Amino acid sequence: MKDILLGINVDHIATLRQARGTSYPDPAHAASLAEHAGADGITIHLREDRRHIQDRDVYVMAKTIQTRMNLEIAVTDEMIDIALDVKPAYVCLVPEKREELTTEGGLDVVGNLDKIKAAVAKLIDGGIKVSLFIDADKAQLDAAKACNAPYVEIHTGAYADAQTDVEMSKELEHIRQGVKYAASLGLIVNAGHGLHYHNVKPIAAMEDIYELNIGHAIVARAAIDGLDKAVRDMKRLMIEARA
Ligand SMILES: CC(=O)[C@@H](O)[C@H](O)COP(=O)(O)O
Ligand SMILES: NCC(=O)COP(=O)(O)O
Repeated sequence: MKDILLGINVDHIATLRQARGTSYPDPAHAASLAEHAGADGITIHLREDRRHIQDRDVYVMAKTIQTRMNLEIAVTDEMIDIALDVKPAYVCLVPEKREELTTEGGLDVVGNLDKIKAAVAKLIDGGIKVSLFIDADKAQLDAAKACNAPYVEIHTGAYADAQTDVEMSKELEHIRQGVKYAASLGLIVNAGHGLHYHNVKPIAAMEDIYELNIGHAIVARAAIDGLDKAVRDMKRLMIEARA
């Protein structure tokens, strides 16, 4: 079986920085550590409201990322211009609502076919590989194909949010059928959103998935795993100050 790739989303390193307006922690630093640990790519979402990743991060990481940048953006002229200027390896077009806590559902490609097709064409002309972040629905997958997007990223949020085993199995089957259908259309299939250490395996087992993009759960685990050393380092400094 072919290896599955892991793209690390470092948005929430930036969330922590933005919470205090400090210069740390730097998502570019986190991206470099993630690459050192084996990440196959780095995902960042430049939201229109700039709640986490900033323009500066995109430009810095365009220079420092050694694997490949997957830049998630809304389908707006401003974002497409930034992408064409930065020229990341990949752009993933995502839906965006200012008031949402996180991305809710996939892009409505069916309802915005002309707009998305034009955006895909512009980005491809700019030498960028384009992916569409969509739900595992046949109609959306057909529309993604009609837009000439070579990649899709299947939104796994409903699976991740499922409250019961029955609901989870239903969402998993929906994703499984969608992934198969996307592959049958010749699309390269990524997946992500809300994946964590307890729900990733059934998704990672799907042979037609090329790459998973995971962020929040990995950043959360890193914070917990790193806490012991962080406390010891601070205490040592304080004790040294009185030595
Ligand atoms: C578009 C998407 O899949 C999201 O996972 C996003 O990249 C994460 O960013 P937020 O946490 O700001 O929703
Ligand atoms: N596109 C999904 C992504 O980049 C990571 O989402 P999450 O793991 O932070 O929910």
